[in-house]
Amino acid sequence: MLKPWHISLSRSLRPWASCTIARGPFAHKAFGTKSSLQCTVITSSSFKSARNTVSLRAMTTTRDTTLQSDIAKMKTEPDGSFKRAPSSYRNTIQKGGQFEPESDRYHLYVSYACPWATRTLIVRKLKGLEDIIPTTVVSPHMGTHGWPFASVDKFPGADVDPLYNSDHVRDLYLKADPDYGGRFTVPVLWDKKTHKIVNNESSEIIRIFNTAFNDLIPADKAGLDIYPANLRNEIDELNEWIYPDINNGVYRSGFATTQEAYQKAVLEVFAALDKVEKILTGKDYLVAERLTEADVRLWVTIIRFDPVYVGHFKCNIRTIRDGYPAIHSWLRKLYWNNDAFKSSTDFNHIKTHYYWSHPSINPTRIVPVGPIPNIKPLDSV
Ligand SMILES: N[C@@H](CCC(=O)N[C@@H](CS)C(=O)NCC(=O)O)C(=O)O
Repeated sequence: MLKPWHISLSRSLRPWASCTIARGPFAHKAFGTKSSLQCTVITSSSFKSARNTVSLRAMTTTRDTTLQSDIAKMKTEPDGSFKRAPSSYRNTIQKGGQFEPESDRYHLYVSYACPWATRTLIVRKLKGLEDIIPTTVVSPHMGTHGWPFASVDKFPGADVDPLYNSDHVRDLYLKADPDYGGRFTVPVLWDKKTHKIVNNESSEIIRIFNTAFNDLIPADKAGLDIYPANLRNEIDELNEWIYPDINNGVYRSGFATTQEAYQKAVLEVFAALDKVEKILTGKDYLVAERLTEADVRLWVTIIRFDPVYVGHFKCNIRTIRDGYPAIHSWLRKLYWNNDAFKSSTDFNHIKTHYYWSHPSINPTRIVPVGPIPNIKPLDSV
């Protein structure tokens, strides 16, 4: 008995679906690419007939799959709310472990557009790891095949993949594991020695960067600790609500597909921002009087707020610049006074990515001109 599925190549559909579609000769011909995930899949209990069906369907389903893939990517729950899938690779780097701290063994693939990837860029720079861990930046046009490298999309500031000349980030995931069934996300911390992914979860990558390479960097950089033992409880407590209510809250607002789900999410975003405003009033940092990972984790969302989330994700109850003076001051001080923040920010990548890559929200793909400027100077009110 055949059963229709909406494809997002979830774990439940692999390995046969990913194998057939990623490599099948019919899928090749149908889409003219190495891989194609956007089609309706018919499954049956028999492995063989499922394979054949998938290949044939791949040939005949719609060619303009962008909208479909966009919706499939931003999977919502039956009540219209958005849930983010968990990251797949969660290894660490440590002496005596599978992945040892070594110079030029690891490579960081990022997008300037992505807040999670930007966390890793900021901490890499704060810790002075630029020579130890080189980076590659993808194009912000996250399309049918995910994040492209400059070899297939020459966007200013995007790089080619220096290791494998991959077309897309997904090629890296499939190189590391041909049966990979998860999402093809950035950031990716890649091991050049084993050709494997060490970790693709930004909150863990920044903790790896915070300590793992301390023996290989100058003492002042090694001494910088953004997750100090005596402040961990306080940092963890903040992370616990800032992540769901703000970092991911803006996505829950933007990707909601019902009025109720949107309203719930957007009100939670602003209630949490109100709380942050109180914490930052009269202070330069969230925790104690020093920079911690709590600042880094929140900052990547706030820097995108006025340029993108207010419009694209409908988080428009207030702007940061007009509605939250303490957050606005904290945002600008970190941007203008600390190059780790400024150098990790590219507003062209940020705005182009969001407005271009989610046609279910912005079908025309027009990128708004404002706000002008994207970030105000330090001395403005
Ligand atoms: N939990 C991950 C989330 C990473 C993530 O969702 N990255 C987005 C870009 S902002 C992505 O690459 N999405 C591609 C996709 O889901 O297909 C982290 O914090 O590292």
